Amino acid sequence: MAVSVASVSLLPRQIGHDWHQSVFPRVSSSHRRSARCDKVVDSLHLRSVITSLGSKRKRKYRIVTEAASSDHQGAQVRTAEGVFANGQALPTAQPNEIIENGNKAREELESPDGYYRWNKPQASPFLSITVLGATGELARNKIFPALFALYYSGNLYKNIAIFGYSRSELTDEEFRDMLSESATCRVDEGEKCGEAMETFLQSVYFETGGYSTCDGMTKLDSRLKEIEGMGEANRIFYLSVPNEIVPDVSRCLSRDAQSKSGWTRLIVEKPFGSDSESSAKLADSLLQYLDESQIYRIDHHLGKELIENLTVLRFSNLVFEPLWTRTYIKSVQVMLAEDWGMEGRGGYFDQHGIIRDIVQSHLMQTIALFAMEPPVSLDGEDIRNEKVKVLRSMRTPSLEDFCLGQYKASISKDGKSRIFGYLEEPGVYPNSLTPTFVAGVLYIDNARWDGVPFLIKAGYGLIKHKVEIRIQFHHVPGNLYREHIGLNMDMASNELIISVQPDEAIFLKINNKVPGLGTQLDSSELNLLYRERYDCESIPDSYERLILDVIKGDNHLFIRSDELQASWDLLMPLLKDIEEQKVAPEMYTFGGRGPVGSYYLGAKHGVRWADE
Ligand SMILES: NC(=O)C1=CN([C@@H]2O[C@H](COP(=O)(O)OP(=O)(O)OC[C@H]3O[C@@H](n4cnc5c(N)ncnc54)[C@H](OP(=O)(O)O)[C@@H]3O)[C@@H](O)[C@H]2O)C=CC1
Ligand SMILES: O=C1O[C@H](COP(=O)(O)O)[C@@H](O)[C@H](O)[C@H]1O
Repeated sequence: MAVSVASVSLLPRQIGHDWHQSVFPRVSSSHRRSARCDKVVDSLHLRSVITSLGSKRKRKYRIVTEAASSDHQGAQVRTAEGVFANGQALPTAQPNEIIENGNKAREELESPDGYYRWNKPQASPFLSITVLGATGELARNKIFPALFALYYSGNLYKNIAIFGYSRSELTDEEFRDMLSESATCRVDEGEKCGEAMETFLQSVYFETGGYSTCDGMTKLDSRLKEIEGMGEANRIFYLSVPNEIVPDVSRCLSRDAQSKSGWTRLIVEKPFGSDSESSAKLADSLLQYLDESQIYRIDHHLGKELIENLTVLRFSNLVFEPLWTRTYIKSVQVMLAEDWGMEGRGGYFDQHGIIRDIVQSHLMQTIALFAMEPPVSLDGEDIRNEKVKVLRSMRTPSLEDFCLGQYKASISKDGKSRIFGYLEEPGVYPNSLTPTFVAGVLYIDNARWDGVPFLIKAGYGLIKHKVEIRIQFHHVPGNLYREHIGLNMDMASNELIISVQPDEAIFLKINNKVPGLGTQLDSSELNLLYRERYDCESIPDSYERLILDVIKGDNHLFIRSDELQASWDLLMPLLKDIEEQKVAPEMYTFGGRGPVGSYYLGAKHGVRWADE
């Protein structure tokens, strides 16, 4: 039941914890539970509820009919058009209308017949996404904007609820206001986007609760049930909280907040432990309560457009897959360079260092995807079966094949200001040996890659932000044109460059004849620069892609526990050597190209760094 009225005066008996102002007292949870069972539904009467929507930004009221037990009768709702008593519908009533500033705004679609939602199974399933640690930087800047972008592009279910959960005391409204500040329109800044934001925020709620006891999860569960109705209800929980509280949270979640009428999936953020032991402990604590198929360990790097495209490029182009072996490939470089420093993350970073922060997951996963054998299918398990084989085939890296660096202070380009060195960053131990840069060589000891160096480079405070995979091919054997190439045959070998960031692109470096009468060769590029070829606004943020994959149940870009273990096991001897031997990192200037040692390392393995 709903009414179309110019103004509403309401005699509320109670304001529920969900901020529904109920004319009749709230339905108790036992009523709710019984309302899910067809047999007792008939004994429930109606209650009228006015939900205030997005009240700070625009006043809207939704008047819907809900159920109440027969002992809650007698209150009245007065409207300009009459009085409702005991939940009796007026003849003018329309189902689930929204009344906005006195005018009918739009029809609500969920209950077209005007029935109370819990009385009927829903035609389409419900999806709730709860972000734990909702007040954190990651949630505000990445996760919620990605959820809004998915909503905007029509990729979320029709029936959704987005929940924020954390220890902070916030009302739904305060939380909506907080999100409206950070969720922006990626594609379309226009009015349509503003409207979409308003409707999105109507599906956003907040629940305050702790992480170490399960009370919060029980409360969350009952709020979710209230909103979900009685049909199929699927739940995603995004754990955007510090690592150490993940075991407690997953225990409570799995016990008290898993869906009883659909699937439940958990997204877990990195870091996944800080060594083999802590990672295995974390994995065990998750697997004690949940099935591996429910766990989505997210590495946002894998959600980047060009990383996802790696497998497409290789497996759907005849020209590449046959070349993807030691016979043709001389070396592979995988690089992730940041041009910024700690920016407030010094305390966290100093405990981890660049190998744990970037190499263990981002770079190892990229190499695994790049180097795997063709999987049986695109199914997540088939892909992960192949990735783990690569990780397990890698040779234990030795310290001599690695160069560590730490950025020192420098002067800004305009000469006017001084840029802090790593040791001056807040939260960093004064004599810290933690590396902010690493370059190293890895080998995959299998038939396809035997002897091919995989050079990795990762660092902060470098000259530019760059994420790239560069494949250098061997020289052309017996090249007829060698006399036209000059002395450096390396400069003339083919390269395939996959530029992941900042400019998405694929380049193939080839030798070409300079037009004219002579035979002069030129090293040119066939290029697929995304911003020229595609509408770059259509490139989604990696969190968007990955959250959508979770909704679809596609786990091929998420890390399975055996991959994680293999990757930690591989790196542990190196980390142990670095820490036990107290290896001093080579200092490099902030804003430069990193330590000189990395160039010697490249030369030692016959590889020319791309940025030379
Ligand atoms: N920020 C980033 O770019 C990235 C972050 N990550 C990972 O994602 C997770 C979230 O990141 P971020 O948002 O930056 O993290 P925060 O440190 O900001 O923590 C997120 C929220 O968790 C709650 N929280 C913080 N510390 C504790 C604690 N000791 N005990 C209980 N609750 C706590 C806080 O909410 P409240 O106090 O309201 O409960 C906080 O808002 C982390 O695991 C991080 O390592 C991974 C990749 C990138
Ligand atoms: O997980 C992390 O990744 C980022 C790199 O991500 P990008 O999207 O900026 O390429 C890195 O800067 C951050 O320190 C690290 O924790």
